[in-house]
Amino acid sequence: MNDILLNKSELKNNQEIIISGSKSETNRLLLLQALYPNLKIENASNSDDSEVMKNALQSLGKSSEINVYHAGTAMRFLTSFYAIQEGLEVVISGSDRMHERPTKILVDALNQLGTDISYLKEEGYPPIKIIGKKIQGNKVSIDANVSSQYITSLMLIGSSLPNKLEIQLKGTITSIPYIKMTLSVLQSLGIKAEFKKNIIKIPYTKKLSNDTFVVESDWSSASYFYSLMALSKIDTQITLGYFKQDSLQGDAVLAEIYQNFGVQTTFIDNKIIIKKVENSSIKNLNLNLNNAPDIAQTIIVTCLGLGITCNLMGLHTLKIKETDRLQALKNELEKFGADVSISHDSIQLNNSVIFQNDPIKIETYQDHRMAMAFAPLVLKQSLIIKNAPVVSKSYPDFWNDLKAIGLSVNHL
Ligand SMILES: O=C(O)C1=C[C@@H](OP(=O)(O)O)[C@@H](O)[C@H](O)C1
Ligand SMILES: C=C(OP(=O)(O)O)C(=O)O
Repeated sequence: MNDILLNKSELKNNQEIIISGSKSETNRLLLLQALYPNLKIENASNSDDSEVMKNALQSLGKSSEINVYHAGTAMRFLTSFYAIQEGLEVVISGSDRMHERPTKILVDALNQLGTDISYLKEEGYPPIKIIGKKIQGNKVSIDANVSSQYITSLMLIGSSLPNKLEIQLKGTITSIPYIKMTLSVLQSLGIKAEFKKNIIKIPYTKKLSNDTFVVESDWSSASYFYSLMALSKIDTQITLGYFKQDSLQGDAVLAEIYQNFGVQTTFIDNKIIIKKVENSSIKNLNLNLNNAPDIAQTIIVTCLGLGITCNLMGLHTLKIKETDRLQALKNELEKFGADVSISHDSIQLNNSVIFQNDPIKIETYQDHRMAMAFAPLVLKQSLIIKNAPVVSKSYPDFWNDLKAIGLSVNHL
């Protein structure tokens, strides 16, 4: 009932899609809005993860347990926020998978600052119990190689602490563009945060000097249209709004990466036109995606569709996302006859495949990006996508938007 049959079909040319705001930017701003109520957010994300965040913040003090379901950013960002609410007692829980996603590094860092957070089931994992306190500490050091979300979480509360917060990052820093996004969001609101070498400093800031923020649309969501263009005939194009050249989102690197596949990006006003201009210029792609882990699934599926082999590296965080994405990709790509190898931080596609007439069934593992990354292969062959509503975690309109551009999307 929740599955979707995508019949092999072709895109209508010259369509336009408006993608909702970035969920990463939105969830940062929602947290900041709870600290600075005058803040106005425009073009906010309509994702489930942002709804979860909004609801959790609205029920502050009214509910003794907050369920964040699958939303990693909500889980991590709310932990710090609740921890500094004096007098609050709350449990944060999530989906079964959320209870397998580690949170110890963040909790240890917060407890160094004097917070009171404990585990209700397994040490190091949600659900956690938070007793909100006024905290005195102003220096913390944190391992930076597991998830940048822990660091963003600390950064977001920094400006509301009475002492300047100084965060020292230890080890190799992962997903750096997301830390820089947080920094830029803070700075653009007038918080004089700085990030030099491995030290982040956030000064106490009573009032924002700029209190409106326009969220750019979500580049990770745009990746699925890049993939569709890469797999289309030459001269096919689509317009996507609202995007800008000086994006805060690391996934904007898509525009550069997809040039390898013959896809050209043109920025006009606040939109992009993406166009298939030539055949792919490469037979093999080697790419380190440490800075853009969320588009790894899109890229490897594009490679499969184009018959290009690839080696994607820098992906150790994929094992602790909505599912173990490296294993999930291997399982599903092999259904097409692909030869796929994985290590703890990389995935290789070693051959090209021949597409079939019968639909291939794609399992999605409670992971929105598994569903959306495979969908563009509809240009090559029919597919059945299991548990299709999973896309609402980041992109609730995904299936409707595919229909709108001419693809055959059928609810089973
Ligand atoms: O801060 C953010 O908004 C995010 C950071 C990244 O997580 P990691 O830092 O855990 O890789 C990314 O994968 C996630 O989708 C969103
Ligand atoms: C990893 C993701 O989200 P989160 O970690 O916030 O659950 C994602 O959207 O791909």
